[in-house]
Amino acid sequence: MGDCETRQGAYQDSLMNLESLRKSLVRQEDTIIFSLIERSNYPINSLLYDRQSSASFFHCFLKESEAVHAKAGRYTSLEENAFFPDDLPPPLLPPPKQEPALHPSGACININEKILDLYMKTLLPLIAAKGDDGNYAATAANDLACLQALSRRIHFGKFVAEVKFRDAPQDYTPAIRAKDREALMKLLTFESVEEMIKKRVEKKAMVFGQDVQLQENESTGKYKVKPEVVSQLYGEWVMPLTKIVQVEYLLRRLD
Ligand SMILES: C=C(O[C@@H]1C=C(C(=O)O)C=C[C@H]1O)C(=O)O
Repeated sequence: MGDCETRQGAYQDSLMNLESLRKSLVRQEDTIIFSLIERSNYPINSLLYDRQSSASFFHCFLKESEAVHAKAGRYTSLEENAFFPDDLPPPLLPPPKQEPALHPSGACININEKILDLYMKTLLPLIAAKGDDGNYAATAANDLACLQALSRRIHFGKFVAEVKFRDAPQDYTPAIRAKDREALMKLLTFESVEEMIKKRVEKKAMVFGQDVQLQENESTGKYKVKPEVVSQLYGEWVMPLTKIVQVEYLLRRLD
């Protein structure tokens, strides 16, 4: 059994219902949007990501940050997934005593490599201006915050899938046994929920990303991160990846 299969669940069973998980996803939207706004304060600063010898400075920053977080026990929680999960130091503090809320083989799913690649190649150029202002430390810290928030949200699909399975095992079991990804995707998709989320994150990006004026009706109409980019991010990337995590989790649910 791999390390990740023995991890504890930070999620209590009483919170394992679709309504409470969706509430958590709504709160995570705030964290994601604020982290994108913070990152957009800086230009791309590509020197951070240039490969020096084998790894970029940002690669080292991420890896070493995760080592510190691992010592504090971050990755003993099923809600957290490291970008560099191999060779992490053990936690120095005892893990929370809770029943694992996920099926052990699904708990190991980790699509952070894909998330990191999309963040670097697709998202950064959409939210950060071209150029270099030399603020590498702040830029790297903000990248870390964005990546952790996105990774947490996307891997939260494991909990959503678990609850959907528990609510209707009779619907999911045949598709799982047939390894029918398409059927699983159809079962777990709620298009109306997705449409609502896209509209809500766009609105949140408008509210969070405006300069607040003391006088009413003084809105400059300028936003720190383009609201349509946040909606696009959710529609084309965050929600599809969350659903991929859900499908992968369900495929292992009866192992
Ligand atoms: C997460 C869920 O499953 C699917 C994925 C969604 C998402 O990533 O936000 C939203 C609706 C569903 O199509 C859910 O049902 O809440």
